[in-house]
Amino acid sequence: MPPGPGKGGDEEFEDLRAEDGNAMVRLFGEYGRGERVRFGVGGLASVFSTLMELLPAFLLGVAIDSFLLDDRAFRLPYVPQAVLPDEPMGQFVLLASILGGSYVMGAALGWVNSWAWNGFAQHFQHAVRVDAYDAMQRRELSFFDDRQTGEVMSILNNDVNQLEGFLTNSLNTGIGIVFRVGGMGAVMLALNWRLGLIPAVIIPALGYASYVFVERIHPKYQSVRSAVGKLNSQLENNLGGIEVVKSYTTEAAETDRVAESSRSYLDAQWDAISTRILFWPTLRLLTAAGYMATFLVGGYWVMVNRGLLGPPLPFFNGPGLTGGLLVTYLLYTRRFMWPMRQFGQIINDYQYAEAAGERIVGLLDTPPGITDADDAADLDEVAGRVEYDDVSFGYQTTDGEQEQVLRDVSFDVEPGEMVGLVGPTGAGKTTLMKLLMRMYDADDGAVRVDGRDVRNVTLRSLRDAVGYVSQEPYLFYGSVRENIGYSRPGATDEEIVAAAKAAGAHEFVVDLQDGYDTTVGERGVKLSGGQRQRVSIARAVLKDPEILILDEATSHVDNETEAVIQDSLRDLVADRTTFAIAHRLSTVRHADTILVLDDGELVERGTHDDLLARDGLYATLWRVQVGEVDALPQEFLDRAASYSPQPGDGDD
Ligand SMILES: Nc1ncnc2c1ncn2[C@@H]1O[C@H](COP(=O)(O)OP(=O)(O)OP(=O)(O)O)[C@@H](O)[C@H]1O
Repeated sequence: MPPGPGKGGDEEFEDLRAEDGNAMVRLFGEYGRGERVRFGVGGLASVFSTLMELLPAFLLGVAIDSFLLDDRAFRLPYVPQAVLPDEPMGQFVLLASILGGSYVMGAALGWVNSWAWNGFAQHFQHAVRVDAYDAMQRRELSFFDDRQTGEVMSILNNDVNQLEGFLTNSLNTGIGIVFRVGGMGAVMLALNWRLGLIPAVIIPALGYASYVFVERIHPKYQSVRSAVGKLNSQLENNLGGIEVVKSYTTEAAETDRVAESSRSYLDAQWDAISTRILFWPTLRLLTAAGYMATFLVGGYWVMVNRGLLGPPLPFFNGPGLTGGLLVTYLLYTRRFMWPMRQFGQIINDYQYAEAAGERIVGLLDTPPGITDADDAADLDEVAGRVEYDDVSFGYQTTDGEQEQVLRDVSFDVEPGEMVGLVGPTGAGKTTLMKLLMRMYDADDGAVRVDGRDVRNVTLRSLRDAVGYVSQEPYLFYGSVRENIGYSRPGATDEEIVAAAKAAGAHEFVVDLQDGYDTTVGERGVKLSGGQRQRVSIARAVLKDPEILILDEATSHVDNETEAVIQDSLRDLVADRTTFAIAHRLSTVRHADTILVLDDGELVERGTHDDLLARDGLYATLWRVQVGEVDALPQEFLDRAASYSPQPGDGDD
């Protein structure tokens, strides 16, 4: 029972947990319905293949009594005596045939069971995973802000796999246990209820021991998992930062830290192992006790029955016990141990599956925070007028507080205008643009496109109208062609090349090993920051949106390349509303309007010349950039120093 993947994470996503009802029942009702046939066939096959397993020991008992000891006449339950052969040879052949038949049937039913049951679990899981992914993808951006990618993945992977593990193995085994152990117990009680009392005691005792064991070992496995997790993240961190480790010659200290984590893992494992190795001997002892009791009581009874010990004690009256029956009992008793060993684990697996199910149901049932209003209409024929009306916004921090990022920002932009957005780092420029795409909703005030509040138009039509090139563009694993074409499925090669040319990407793309077919993104060819930006600009250009947002889109390219891109973008931005966020002020020098944002407030607005004449923040920033002043005013430096990066910084 190793600490397999997918068993952790109970404590994560507490907020996602479905509050009411039984999640497994709900998932079963919704996703199991389509799989009824597989479920039914698998379940029935499991029951009958289990019953086939009970036959051999029973037949052996019949054979011993009829052929070896001659204690009982040849009889089979539910079979009329008239149809049974009279001759011992015929009886023997019949028994052997039933025995052989039961093995063949058992194997065939086992196969049917695995086929149907695995099919059920896989299809169930597939449907749940796809729906969970879809529900997750629809969640608002802030859902992802507060979580690490790995955490989000854990629902789609671990939790869904947890369900699969439970459905494929535990549920099936559980049904098997009920019928195998229950069947054996019932047969024993029916054949001789007095001797049947022993399994009636020993089966619950084994089940209880198994449950107690799992309850004890469970927290120990959790500790092992968390120790593995810590060790892994430490190794990952160290390997990722190997350059830093080497350059600061901290190898010895890092080895010590890894040794410490490894030691914690060893201790946690040893603790779990110490408990685990007690389990099996305990079950063996309990089973042996049942076996011994059956042997002693049954043996005594058989001897009385055969007249070897005189009259029976008071309890041992009733029909006598034959040697063959005793053998059947003894064989059954030994077989309790294996299935009952799994009993506690199944209960435990159910608890895990239920917890995983609750998170999945929570995810499926929570409506996205940002979604179309009931009466949302499409934004048609977009002209590109943008209006911010007293907009305030703050991010929700993980501890539930709100951090104010934008305060009462108001401005209008006419269709086709080029707007430069400048200001110190952390001033809120990216955030301001994210409100335009409705990645977040303003807390106060309104953002309007063509006079319509973005909250009253459909998300799809709004985002279709906006092209966004982010600071750190993301390239998917795939070819350059696919990455550019992502914004417009079905775009022709000519259109893709034209977009790449406009973005200044064509020249370097054709120089790549396979040109537009070169694989990029994670595990692909590594492009430089500037090259990624240009592919990303090409992607936005291809989309041909009415409103274009360039968020530091050329920050990673050199001045010459930027000039080339600017030149080729000139036509592009001419007939659409464009917002260009830039630290390098020369980028936005020729903008129709420059908005200067400082600490969440719009402090200046005008053309480059207006703002220089005004001699405010913009003029100061400009002079620093052209080298006219050596240092920024002290007040500005103090504020920059006090700016502390927040989670989410840099990933916009
Ligand atoms: N997803 C987020 N969750 C919480 N806080 C955020 C998030 N994104 C940004 N912030 C915070 O909001 C503030 C404004 O960030 P924003 O990225 O809008 O600034 P910016 O002006 O674009 O900065 P830069 O020029 O460095 O890109 C910063 O204090 C930042 O830490």
